[in-house]
Amino acid sequence: MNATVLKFGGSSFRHPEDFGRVARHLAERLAAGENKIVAVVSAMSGTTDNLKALMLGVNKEAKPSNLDAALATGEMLSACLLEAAVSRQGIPVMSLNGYSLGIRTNSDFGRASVESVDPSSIIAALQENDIVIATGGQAIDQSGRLTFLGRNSSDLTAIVIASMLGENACEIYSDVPGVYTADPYLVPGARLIPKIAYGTIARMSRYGAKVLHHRAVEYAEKHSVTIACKSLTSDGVVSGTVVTGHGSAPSVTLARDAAVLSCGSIAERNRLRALLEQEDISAICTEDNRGAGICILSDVDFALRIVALTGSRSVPVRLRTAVTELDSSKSRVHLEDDYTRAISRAREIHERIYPGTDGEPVAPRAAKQRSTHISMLIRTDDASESAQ
Ligand SMILES: Nc1ncnc2c1ncn2[C@@H]1O[C@H](COP(=O)(O)OP(=O)(O)O)[C@@H](O)[C@H]1O
Ligand SMILES: N[C@@H](CC(=O)OP(=O)(O)O)C(=O)O
Repeated sequence: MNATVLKFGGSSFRHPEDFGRVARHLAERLAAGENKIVAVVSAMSGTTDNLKALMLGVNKEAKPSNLDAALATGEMLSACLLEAAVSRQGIPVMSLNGYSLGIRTNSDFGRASVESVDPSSIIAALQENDIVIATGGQAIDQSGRLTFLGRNSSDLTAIVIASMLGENACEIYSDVPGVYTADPYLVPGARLIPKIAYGTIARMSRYGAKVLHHRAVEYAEKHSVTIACKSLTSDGVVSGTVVTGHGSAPSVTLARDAAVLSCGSIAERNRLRALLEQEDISAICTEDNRGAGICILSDVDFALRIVALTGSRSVPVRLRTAVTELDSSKSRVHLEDDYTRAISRAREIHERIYPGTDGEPVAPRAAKQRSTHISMLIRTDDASESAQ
């Protein structure tokens, strides 16, 4: 069955009236001749963090499966609200959540991996309705328990659904129209990249460019799904970036809350690095006055749990912001304790790569202050080095 798959992230749902705005857009798409629509939704902005804090406030050692089930309720609520808004337009609609989407994962709670898909429930829902709303970032394991696919993983759900329905494209809506050479809210003059290769944005995402989730991009490449990044504004839809087979640009990324662990020895560091790599977690090696360390850039909670399970003597030292300069051949990572300072560094690097683009950010965000500033010599994945 022919269906258009769209994903609306938490940045599209900051206020209750945003559900009506998205519903009107979906109605217009049907009126313009689209056959059927699947809309994948994320939890409203800030909800997942609030749910996590709420759970950990009740039990800071809540079981991962318990936490996953709690986090899933954020997307479930968004799906209900969008279903209500669409049905108000008089359009036949129903919503499906992790229990009924037909996506099965392993039981790696906190960051489960897709193992199998069965499109029959979505197809059945589409036969009865013009619009199906799907909750992002959740599925069930082989024994039917809810699993969470990881932070920001609604993109992955959208791509998986597009692929399981045999569609070769998926639209991802966000508060930015596409992929920029740096976070446009933080770095003045960041430039929109109109076409970007899967590998390039996947790498940017692994280093903190959260506009697209790296596992979603990798799944899209494997299953030949083109990603169109867009933004729904008061003036209509703005199309920014298409993710396909080619396109590249040097970029600067920021990963806030990267976890730096001190390792007892280089051998221990290498052991942990291999373990994290095996779990598809992005990590880099660090050297400072504390000796060999490892910096975890993605899936931090999940990674720390894996490290703890090994009984490793490594301990999380502190959370830092990783500022990475990326181009086709190398990546240079700078770690900063102070977030404001990290932003300044990202701006300096961007200005050096793209001279004359300095100015005011489009929408400055409050920069959370961190303690001391520390800058170190970092060895990155591809062994390029940067002394600061
Ligand atoms: N290189 C980049 N290009 C575009 N946006 C970026 C980049 N790096 C980080 N971002 C951030 O990604 C955000 C969009 O991703 P996200 O917050 O996950 O959206 P959504 O909630 O819609 O999924 C933007 O608001 C922007 O701050
Ligand atoms: N629950 C997810 C939702 C998600 O994917 O968010 P977004 O689409 O806003 O990046 C999270 O916040 O981690």
